[in-house]
Amino acid sequence: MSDAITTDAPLLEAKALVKRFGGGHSLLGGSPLVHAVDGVSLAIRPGETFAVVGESGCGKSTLGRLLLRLIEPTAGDVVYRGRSLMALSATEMRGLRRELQIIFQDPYASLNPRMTVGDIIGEPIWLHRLAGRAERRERVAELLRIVGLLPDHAGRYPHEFSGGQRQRIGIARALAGKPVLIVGDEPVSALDVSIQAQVINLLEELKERFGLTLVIVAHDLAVIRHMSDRVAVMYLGEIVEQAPVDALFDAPLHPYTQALMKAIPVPSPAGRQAKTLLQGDVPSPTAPPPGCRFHTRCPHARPLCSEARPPVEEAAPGRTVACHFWREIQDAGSGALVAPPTPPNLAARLSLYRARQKDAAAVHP
Ligand SMILES: Nc1ncnc2c1ncn2[C@@H]1O[C@H](COP(=O)(O)OP(=O)(O)OP(=O)(O)O)[C@@H](O)[C@H]1O
Repeated sequence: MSDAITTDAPLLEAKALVKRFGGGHSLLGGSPLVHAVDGVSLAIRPGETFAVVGESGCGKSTLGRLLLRLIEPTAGDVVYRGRSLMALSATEMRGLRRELQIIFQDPYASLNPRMTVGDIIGEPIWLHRLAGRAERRERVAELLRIVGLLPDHAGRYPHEFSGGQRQRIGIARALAGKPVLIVGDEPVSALDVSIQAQVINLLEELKERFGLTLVIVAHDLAVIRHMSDRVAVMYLGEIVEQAPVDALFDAPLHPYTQALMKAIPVPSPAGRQAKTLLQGDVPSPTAPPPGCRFHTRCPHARPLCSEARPPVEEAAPGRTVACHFWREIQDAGSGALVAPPTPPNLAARLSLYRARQKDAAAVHP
């Protein structure tokens, strides 16, 4: 569906992106300045699934929106196929919109309840003048089939569908403009676990079928591990580590990534889920700690950590880490203390639900 991309040059790059919210003043007082994203740089390659992971409030969704220029950055740039999105006029940006799509966490909130499913899916086709009325109807029917729904559903309204089906409608809408890149902002976290597997399956199939590039914003490490090729770990608006998915899960380098991995529930011999939680709360993004933002919760923190922001270092080809003492931590063997994560057996669930996927078309009346 998307144009074939054969080059290894990045498809989309974030360059020192910064986004701050608030900080304004009024007669009733001011709103505190929120440091949502602070100096994020990354490069997404064509055809890959790139994941952004971190705890709630770390800036993942804001970063996802910045990457598509759905919101304007305070500073920094986003480069798509070698062109700065920030330098584009509103008209040029509108032309690019169909290539850069987003799927939201809450499919119910993101679908207009007063529009039929056919109009919701057909709107991008109409907006981008991709087809006339009759052809648009055919295209909507085809998209409904592609996402596992029925052409007849075009005349129904979002409330007539289950959560998983509504997410399929959101995906069909994202596909309607023949996108190149789709950002999935927690695309399955609002769904039941069984339905999550179906939607993940669908996204993976569509990615292969249409040569899409995916950016998945999520907090669920099992989903991340299953779906992604490379992962960026965010903490309080900054990326602390970037790595290919297997390398990250086999040997996390940053103390925060190590702590996140430890927080994955692992089956214990007693059959209960053992879980090590990160100590303390995430500091407020209105007053991020100086130096390394993780130092207030880091078991390895030393005086330098509260004084100087750690540089982003290349730990291995394609692997970066931002921690003053990451080498010492590995040498001291504390990396080895991190139990290899055993994510819930998503793969088994996926194959089970793959077999049942045909049933997904049996839509609730
Ligand atoms: N429009 C906004 N105005 C003010 N603050 C905002 C706005 N959008 C996000 N924020 C704040 O920016 C910070 C990062 O939010 P963001 O939603 O990007 O985090 P997140 O990692 O996606 O979290 P979650 O998974 O809970 O959505 C939070 O403190 C949030 O309250």
